[in-house]
Amino acid sequence: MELTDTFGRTINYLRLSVTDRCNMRCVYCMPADGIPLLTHNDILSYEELLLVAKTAVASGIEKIRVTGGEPLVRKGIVPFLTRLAAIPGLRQLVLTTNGLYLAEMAESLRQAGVQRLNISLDSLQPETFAGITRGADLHRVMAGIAAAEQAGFPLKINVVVMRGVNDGEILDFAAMTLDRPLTVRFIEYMPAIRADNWEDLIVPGETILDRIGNRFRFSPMERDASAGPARTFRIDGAAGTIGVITPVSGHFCDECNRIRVTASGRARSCLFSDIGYDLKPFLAAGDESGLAVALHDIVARKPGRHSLESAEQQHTPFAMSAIGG
Ligand SMILES: Nc1nc2c(ncn2[C@@H]2O[C@H](COP(=O)(O)OP(=O)(O)OP(=O)(O)O)[C@@H](O)[C@H]2O)c(=O)[nH]1
Ligand SMILES: C[S@@+](CC[C@H](N)C(=O)[O-])C[C@H]1O[C@@H](n2cnc3c(N)ncnc32)[C@H](O)[C@@H]1O
Ligand code: SF4
Ligand code: SF4
Repeated sequence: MELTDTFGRTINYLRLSVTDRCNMRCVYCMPADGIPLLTHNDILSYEELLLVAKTAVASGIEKIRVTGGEPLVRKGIVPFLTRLAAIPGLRQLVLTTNGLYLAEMAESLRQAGVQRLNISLDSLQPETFAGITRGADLHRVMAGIAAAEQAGFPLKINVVVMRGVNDGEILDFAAMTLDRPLTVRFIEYMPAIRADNWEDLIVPGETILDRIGNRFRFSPMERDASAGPARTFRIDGAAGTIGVITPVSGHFCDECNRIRVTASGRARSCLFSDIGYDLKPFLAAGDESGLAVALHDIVARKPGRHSLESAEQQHTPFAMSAIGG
């Protein structure tokens, strides 16, 4: 079975958020005083999340990315991932994490059947890192990355670039790929919470590439299925690759292949659209066919693209941690 939207895009990727809680408070993701958190009753149980995943796979989803909040803070996540990985027809199980718990958990995630990890890391300087994350310890994340490499995971490092905050480190991040087979992806800051100065914070993908080009020679990689929303390049002779994700300056909506389900059981058609569908009534009734209809409906109502540039059609500000990025 295949899920196709009204713009002819095949939807085969589900971003499944398992919690809205997090052990960091990144400045670009949530307000300083955090967000109102879901109660235990509001959050989908693992059984419910599995039912969503099974129904989605039966409807045409081939790749599930587990996200959050921070997915590794939820108790029982490893046995849940083991069950998720066993869903017949699921081709890829991948996870996005801030890396704080990876030193302890990387090996068991590998055993559970997670195939790839994307790790968020916005600075290589302990003080800047603590500033961006509002207090997290860079050394723990670096130890987590080392453990994930040791466990044999293919890794992508996600760097949200912010002018005047961490854009001075672009070359240091690019240099990480010289002798390590990982991918570093530079992401344009997205105005999810609509901070007052959001436009000033954005460093366009082209500027990022220009700065790297002033120091290194690099060439584009052929696009492959694992590139996701990134354009990827390799610095001459490097072991790894670099990428840019440009949701704001050069949106990739034409190739969008994804839907989202939040930890509270809301299916979302697009990161920047308020169109959603509450899946909880179907989950409470164990109604698989109703759930399948709801997923088809959310695909059918998927907008062609975001309207971040439009002054009239502004999204309701949201914390990325409540959706999963
Ligand atoms: N605007 C927009 N941004 C997205 C979308 N999907 C992911 N992102 C952003 O891209 C960055 C990287 O997201 P990841 O969680 O690593 O997922 P991914 O890029 O799909 O991962 P791959 O499967 O490895 O390509 C984050 O900042 C996300 O918020 C999307 O559909 N639209
Ligand atoms: C919401 S987090 C959830 C997973 C995990 N806690 C983490 O940080 O990797 C998923 C992704 O969204 C990205 N993200 C959050 N807010 C963003 C923003 N305003 N602009 C760009 N990316 C953002 C993060 O950098 C991360 O890569
Ligand atoms: S980006 Fe990830 S690690 Fe940072 S606050 Fe948001 S959910 Fe937490
Ligand atoms: S902004 Fe919406 S349509 Fe565009 S890539 Fe993201 S989820 Fe897809």
